Amino acid sequence: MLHVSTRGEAPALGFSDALLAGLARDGGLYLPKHWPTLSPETIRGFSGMSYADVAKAVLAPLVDGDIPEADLHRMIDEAYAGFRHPATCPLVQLDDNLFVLELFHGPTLAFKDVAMQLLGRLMDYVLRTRGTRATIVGATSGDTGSAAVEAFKGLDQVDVFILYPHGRVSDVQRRQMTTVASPNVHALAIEGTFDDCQSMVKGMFNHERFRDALHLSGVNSINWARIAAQVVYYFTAAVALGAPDRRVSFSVPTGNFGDILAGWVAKRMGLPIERLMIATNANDILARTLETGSYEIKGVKPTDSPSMDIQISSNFERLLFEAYDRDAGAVRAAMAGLSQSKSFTLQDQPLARIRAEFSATAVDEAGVAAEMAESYRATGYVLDPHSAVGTSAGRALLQSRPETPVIALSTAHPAKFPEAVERATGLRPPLPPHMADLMTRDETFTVLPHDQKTVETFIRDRARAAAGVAA
Ligand SMILES: Cc1ncc(COP(=O)(O)O)c(C=O)c1O
Ligand SMILES: N[C@@H](CCOP(=O)(O)O)C(=O)O
Repeated sequence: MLHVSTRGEAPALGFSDALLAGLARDGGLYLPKHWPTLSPETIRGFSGMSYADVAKAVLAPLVDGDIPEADLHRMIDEAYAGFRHPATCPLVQLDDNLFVLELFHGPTLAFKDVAMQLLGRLMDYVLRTRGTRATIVGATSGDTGSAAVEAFKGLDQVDVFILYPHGRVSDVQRRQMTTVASPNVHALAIEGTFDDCQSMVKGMFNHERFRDALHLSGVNSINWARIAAQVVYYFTAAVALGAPDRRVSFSVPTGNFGDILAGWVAKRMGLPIERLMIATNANDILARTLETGSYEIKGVKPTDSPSMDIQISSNFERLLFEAYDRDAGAVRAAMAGLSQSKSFTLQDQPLARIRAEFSATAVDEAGVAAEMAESYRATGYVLDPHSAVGTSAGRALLQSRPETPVIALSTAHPAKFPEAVERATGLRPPLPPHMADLMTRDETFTVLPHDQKTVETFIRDRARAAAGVAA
């Protein structure tokens, strides 16, 4: 299976090449050339299967033989063996027809582990097979970075540079990135926002000489393999509630649009999903876009769900590509508008296509706190602020469609955001035992300005030193 760029001007690549490429060379994002489908019988058969076995079945047509089956299966088994819950991603009932899909039982307590534990193994495997090294760059609002550090620490084939917004991630998130004493891991605190970090990472990929010299690779959800791995839990959750013989909807706390895009892919692969709810915090660009048809960047507001304090929602580009019937020219025009005037307007037909499958709700800070408080009061269930955005928007969806079960994705463990949880519920969630000493470990990080050249120079010097090349 080849993968094509949303901007139509980069070479089509197989799975392993797309995995290493990260961003396409034309600045676009890779997607499979065709969507494989799973039959209702196959989906029905997932009932009672382990998470890892469902992952093997869902990922097989996406990887499409590009990695030998036995190796892929081994890596999938290893990736999920380390999760702290026997179901890997368990489903919990919160209310009548409202369910929570817990995605935070991996090593760093956020949903990013589900994809990153596999991605780390896949990248290491492909690099070893080819006998090459890579420099991984990633932008994080807190969770991708910690999951990547955990997945890639100590690997010989890669140096990892994680850019995070200085002072805008939680203490737990920062410490997960800065206390891993591994020489191949570098935490860079950038004086700017997550969007600044993300645009610098994309700038590095678009800087051909830098990209080629360092064998740059990416771990953000611009990397198609990240999305592919996230498709799996939509299947396991929906099947647990009776799919394919019963339709379900999903409410997904959304920032960079990767997680919810994975839900859309599951639907394209044959999972009967009724609605996909884009649940945003006060950074409501996607909710405004669905309402008005105009994608307009405004300033980022810091919230209690900092991982979703995002305006430039990378994976929306993949949805645009599909909504425009894979017209790469239309995507290029929209993205040019975005970089020139910080906005673009969707045409009527693509907008109608998006509205036919997606709903959107923005939950403000008071709404998030009220949702955490009420959920705890009524059921004893402790939500983190990101997950509360999802359940709150899920309740809104249930009001209009009470008969269809809603699965809200719980994307982080409450202990990652103890202050916000304590303010709302009075309860301070403790870190799990494997992280009990996190707050007393020594930290190592470098503060750098929001300046492309300075950051590239830092990364180049460190990566060359690590590879034993004179700087
Ligand atoms: C805890 C948490 N929830 C939700 C999101 C939003 O996910 P996505 O960026 O895939 O939309 C993120 C990161 O973006 C996150 O870290
Ligand atoms: N919330 C994310 C932001 C980056 O998203 P990604 O899914 O594109 O890696 C984070 O925690 O870093």
